Formats: sequence, structure tokens, C-alpha cells
Amino acid sequence: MKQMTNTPRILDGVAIAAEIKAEVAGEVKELAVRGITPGLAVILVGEVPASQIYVRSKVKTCGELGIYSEMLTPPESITTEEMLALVADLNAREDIDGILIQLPLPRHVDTKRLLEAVSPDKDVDGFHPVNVGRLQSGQPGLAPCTPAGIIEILKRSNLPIAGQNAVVVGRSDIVGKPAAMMLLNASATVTVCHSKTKDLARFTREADLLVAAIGRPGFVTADMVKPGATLIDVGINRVTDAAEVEGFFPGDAARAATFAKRSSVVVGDIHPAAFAVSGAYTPVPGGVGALTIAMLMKNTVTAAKLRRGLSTEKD
Ligand SMILES: Nc1nc2c(c(=O)[nH]1)N[C@@H](CN(C=O)c1ccc(C(=O)N[C@@H](CCC(=O)O)C(=O)O)cc1)CN2
Repeated sequence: MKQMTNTPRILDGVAIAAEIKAEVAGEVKELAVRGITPGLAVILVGEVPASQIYVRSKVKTCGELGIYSEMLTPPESITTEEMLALVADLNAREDIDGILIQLPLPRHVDTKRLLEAVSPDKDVDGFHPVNVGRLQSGQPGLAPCTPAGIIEILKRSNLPIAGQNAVVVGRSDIVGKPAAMMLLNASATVTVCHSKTKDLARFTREADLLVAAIGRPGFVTADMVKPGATLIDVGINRVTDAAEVEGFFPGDAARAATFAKRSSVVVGDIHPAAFAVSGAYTPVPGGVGALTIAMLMKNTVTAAKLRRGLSTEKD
């Protein structure tokens, strides 16, 4: 019997991010004509290497798009009260449209209190309860960057959302919950699964659209996926064991070379063997993660416009 081969579509997050950044750069130029320069302040506490990379990348992207940026780097020992004072200063500044507190914060700092201290109008992460409420009630506002990136990938790839059975695995405030809300707002039928879900595969196998945001390398396997489904992988997991890397990517010379160079390889929450049975998927790296910073830039410009009563609709 003839073997049918499946060629899934790879959803290129880097290309879509470039498209969004080009649009944002255009909006920044239009604002410049009115004498407006959007401004973003990023607070990076301590010296977490991954956070340092992400924050540098945010500042660099601001520069490329014409957005003013400022990086505040208090030491690991900063207290919640001192952080609150920093945020209050930034809230009061006219030249700052967006405030981002890079997560995770040290354990002794009260993250919830700080996120609630950021003015909702400058909350470019979309984490403030006011913006969470706006998202839930479908009002315009600032929405979390990574889930917003998921929606952009789907829309710009002309993949349907309305009427699809969407399953989100993971219920974090940053990704799982807002992603579920955005999919619901776009008229998908949404199920949210998590660590306490019984017989997870029963749900994931029904998904036309599966979003994995659990933080466990290769957790979603091929047998958990409906053939032809769209797979959105939000996981960024660093695998440091050579045998494990080979298990994920058997005979993959490029991955082996990356591992030889960096002693680690980044893998998502979805096993590569599951991608093979999908209709379309976001790779890791180069999928959803690539959108996070592009969406932050978009939110910064949106905040700049909203604060000045300007329309955020493109003409
Ligand atoms: N205040 C916030 N903190 C954090 C957020 C956030 O949105 N707001 N998200 C993450 C980190 N993050 C941005 O801050 C981020 C994560 C991943 C990427 C990205 O480009 N990923 C690449 C792979 C990168 C790698 O190889 O390590 C990809 O998936 O292609 C950008 C930004 C937690 N903190």
C-alpha cells in the first residue's frame, strides 16, 4: 500500500515578527511628525542571564524602531518598597508610555503588588487587573505580548480561529489564561487543561488548535495530537543532556552542532514527532517566542497613542 506523507506548514514567527516591527516603525514615523516619540522603561532586577538577554533585545529593538527606551537595573537586593518608588516615578513621567518589569523577580519581591502598581495606561505587558478585565470583556486595551503574538500568527497565516476546538495546556497568568481568553474572544470553543486535568490526551486529541504552554520539554507527544491540527508551542526549555537531545532530534546534524557549540539546545513543550502529524506548527526557536518582543513594541506605540487620545486603528 502507498504510504501517505504529511508535510506540515511551518509558521515562521521570525518573518511575522519582522512584518509587525516594520508596521510599528511606520507608526513611530507618523507619530514623529506630530512631535511624539513613544518611550519604554524596562526594569531588570538582578543578574538573571536569560532576563538580561531578553531585556537587551527589547532595548535594541526599541532603538531599531525609533522608540525611546530606558533600562533600569536595580540590584537583586532591592526591596518591594524601593521598587514601588521606582514604578511611581515612571508612572508620573510624561516621556514614558510603557513600563515593563522583567519577570521573574527575586522571591523576596512582591510581584503581584508591583504589577498592580504600574499605571494600567502604561502597562505594556497587559498584566494589570484593569487590563485583564478589559481583555475579558473584549474592550480595547493592552494585552499580554506572547498570547497576542499567538493570535497574530494565526491571523496572518490565514488559519481559522472561529469555530475551532482550541485546547490550551497551561493556565499561567502570562500565557495560558490570556491565550484562552483571546481565542474565546475570536470565537473559538476553548478548553483549558492543566496539571490536574484527568486524561489530558482525551482533550488534546480533540483539538483543531492546540496551544502548549506548560514549560516541560516535549510534553505533548504525537499520540496526543489530532492529525492535521495546528500546534502552537509556547515552551522554551533548555535541554543540556546529549542523549535527550538525540531523543528529540534523531540524526539531526544541525541540532548536534548547536549542542556541541552551546552545550544546550532549546526545545518546546511539543515533541518534534508531534509536529510531523500536524497541519501547521510554530517551531521552537523561531515561533511564538519571536513575536513576544514585536508585540511589546506594538503595545508601546498603542499606549503612546491611547495616552494622547489618538486612534489606534490603522487607516
Ligand atoms: N515582563 C515580562 N517578563 C517576561 C515575559 C514577558 O512577556 N514580560 N516573557 C518571558 C521572556 N521574554 C520576554 O520577556 C521572551 C521570551 C522568549 C523570547 C524569544 O525570542 N524566544 C526565542 C528563543 C530564545 C532562546 O533561544 O532562548 C524563540 O522562541 O524563538 C523573547 C522574549 C518571561 N519574562
